[in-house]
Amino acid sequence: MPLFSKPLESKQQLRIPLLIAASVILLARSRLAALVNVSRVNPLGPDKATEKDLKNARQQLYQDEKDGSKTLLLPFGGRVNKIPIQPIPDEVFKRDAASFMPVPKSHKPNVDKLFMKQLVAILRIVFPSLTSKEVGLLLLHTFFLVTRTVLSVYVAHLDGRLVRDIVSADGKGFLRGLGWWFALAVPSSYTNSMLRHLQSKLSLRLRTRLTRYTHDLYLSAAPNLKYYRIAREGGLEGIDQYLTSDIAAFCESLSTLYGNVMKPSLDMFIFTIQLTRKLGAMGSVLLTLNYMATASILRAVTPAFGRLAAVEARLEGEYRTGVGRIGRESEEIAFYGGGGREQHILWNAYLRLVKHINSIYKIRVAYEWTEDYVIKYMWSAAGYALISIPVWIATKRSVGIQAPTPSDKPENAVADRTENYISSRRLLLSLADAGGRLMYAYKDILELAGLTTRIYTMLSTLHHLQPLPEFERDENKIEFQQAVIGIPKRDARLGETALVGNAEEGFDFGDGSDAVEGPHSERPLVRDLNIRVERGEHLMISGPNGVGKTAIARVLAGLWAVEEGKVVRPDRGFTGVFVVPQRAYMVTGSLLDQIIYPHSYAQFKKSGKTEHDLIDILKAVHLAYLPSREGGWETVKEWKDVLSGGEKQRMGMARLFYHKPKFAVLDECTSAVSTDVEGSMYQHAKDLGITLITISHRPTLTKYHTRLLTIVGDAAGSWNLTMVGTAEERMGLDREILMLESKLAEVETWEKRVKELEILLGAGGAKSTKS
Ligand SMILES: Nc1ncnc2c1ncn2[C@@H]1O[C@H](COP(=O)(O)OP(=O)(O)OP(=O)(O)O)[C@@H](O)[C@H]1O
Repeated sequence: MPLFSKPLESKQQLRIPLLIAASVILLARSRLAALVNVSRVNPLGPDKATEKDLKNARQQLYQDEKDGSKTLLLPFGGRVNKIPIQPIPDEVFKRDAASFMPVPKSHKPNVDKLFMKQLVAILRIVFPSLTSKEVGLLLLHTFFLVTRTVLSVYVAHLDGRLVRDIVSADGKGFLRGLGWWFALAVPSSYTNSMLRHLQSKLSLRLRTRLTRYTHDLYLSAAPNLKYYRIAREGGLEGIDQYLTSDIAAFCESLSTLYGNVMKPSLDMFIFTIQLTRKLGAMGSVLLTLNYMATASILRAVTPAFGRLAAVEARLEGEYRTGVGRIGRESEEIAFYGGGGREQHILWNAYLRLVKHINSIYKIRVAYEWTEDYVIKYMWSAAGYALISIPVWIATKRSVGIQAPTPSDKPENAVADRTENYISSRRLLLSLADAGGRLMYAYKDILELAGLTTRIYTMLSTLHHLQPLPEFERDENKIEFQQAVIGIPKRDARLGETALVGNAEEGFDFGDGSDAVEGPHSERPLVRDLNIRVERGEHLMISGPNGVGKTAIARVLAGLWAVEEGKVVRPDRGFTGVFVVPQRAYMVTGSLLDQIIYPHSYAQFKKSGKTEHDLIDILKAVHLAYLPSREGGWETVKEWKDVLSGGEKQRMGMARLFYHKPKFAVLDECTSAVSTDVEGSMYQHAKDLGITLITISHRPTLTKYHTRLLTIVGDAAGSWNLTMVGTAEERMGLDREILMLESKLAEVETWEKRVKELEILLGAGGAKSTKS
């Protein structure tokens, strides 16, 4: 029965105004909300923050809440936006770890069971509950997808109706149809823009979820310290690429894919129903055959887009890491004049990426050619054949189409047939379009499989990187008992899949056996270390380069575990063991932030310390001139570049004096500071009651310590411990005794000589008198 014919019109007429009314409400919802909220709006204007509030928010960054959550203060658009951040509970991570079992090294990203498992595991993170905002957005998105398909069906029917009115020269009907056309255009265009908007919004929300989850895992405190261990022990290189581009690309791909699969699937379902009504049983069978033929042709020619996408992301990461390294080390490179060399290295990474992308393009040409041929031309031809079936059949039987409207005039019959042809054709074109998009979506699914593998690999590595073993705590001493210290080994189960090569040269899926396994290093750096440092004793560690002095500091800081034996130490942190490394790290932020790091401004305020105290600290490290030179405490600069090497190291010592821990591990942290300032800083640290464990080659520092630990650097990992004060004193006394004895031994000689001289003088005097 042709649509918009008299009996249907009343139903249609009821439905369409309802649809339009719903659209108008949707369109005007923000205005309506404003009307409702009018009583709540500040009559003096928008609630803008004062300059002081903004400054405070910039300094403070976040507020600690009583329930353990944090409120981020985000100055934006003249207001201070307060964003509550609930920490992800440990139970959630523990529960999720089981869903993120390490990927087998030989895994090839593809649309298979493993892909579904990986995707579901990630989906549980981005859609944490059925009541989450993300699910709400998805439902709204689905609503608009359905609306668009329903509207398309109406448009197809209206299209047919308009042509029918033209063919039958029904002016009134034509004008009425045109009126509906414009009315339908309002919700249709609104739906389209809402779809795009919701898709982008969903993608951003998914990204935020995934980023927060990953950050919470990645920047985990001791004993996890995954940000420090993920590359070396977890075997995951270029984490920045995973955290930034890969997460963004995955979320974009996921949200786009939902629309790209849902919409054409829905279209195909609804259009197929509509069409089969017109085409009858035979038409439906032919339509199904057409779908099956297309699917099998395209499946046969589809390349491994998943693997291609995964390799592309990895190569992109390598290039990105190269660019980042040059930015970070620009000064050193410039000193060496290494620009040319770096350019070659960077160019090499870029060319590998481009070569791979180019080969993807080449592979795509053949695929897209087949796809276009099948979808555009095969489907259209099939479509024409299908539409014409009822016409041929009807021509033989009577004038009209599948369900001919009883018409008293032959021109009405022609008009009916035209209407049906036009709406069927439009439906069929939409169907072909939907089919095409669904096939394209298959390629997108394959690409999503590649990105899913990358995100899954990152998350499984983060989840399964074992926490460092617990150590025994004692707030007043540091002790090594039979400790064996060696370089931590990589966990061979974790890290990237062994996917190397590129699209042109082919992929090589190693079994990951090249990864070093086992908890122990072949040759420990230090073996059977036994030492105990009580508060007030000061230990100096020395030895040749590369023997493992910093390795001891890493163990003390809880960055490395000992291979054997036991370590007793206070809690790591501001009050227990505080490590000052050789390369002073400068944090993004103000001058004040540099001193109080890793404290936040809020913690600084809470500590009761004042800017006056900070000036005293700066005086102790001979940097009191900095606040006035740099324009005050709040000045934000790239401190890494602004401060000299020595200034940065002194800033590191300023941090130590700010936090005043019980124990300080000073790892060559004053190597660029002049000896006089260095000495006064060491003395100041001791005066503050800080116990020093110093790694240094400078003999001038020995006098600030009571014992000296020397790492020999032999294959056996030997070491020896001597008392500094006593040895020196003994040496000094020995020297004095030797000196005095040697002087006493000379006394006889001197007395003899004096006598000789007197005799000589006496004899000479007589001679001269005589003459
Ligand atoms: N992440 C790592 N991977 C591989 N080897 C490492 C790693 N970290 C340290 N090493 C090796 O461990 C050894 C000891 O390093 P460590 O930094 O402790 O030396 P060091 O005694 O402090 O030397 P220096 O006086 O030059 O600072 C070195 O041979 C170094 O190459």
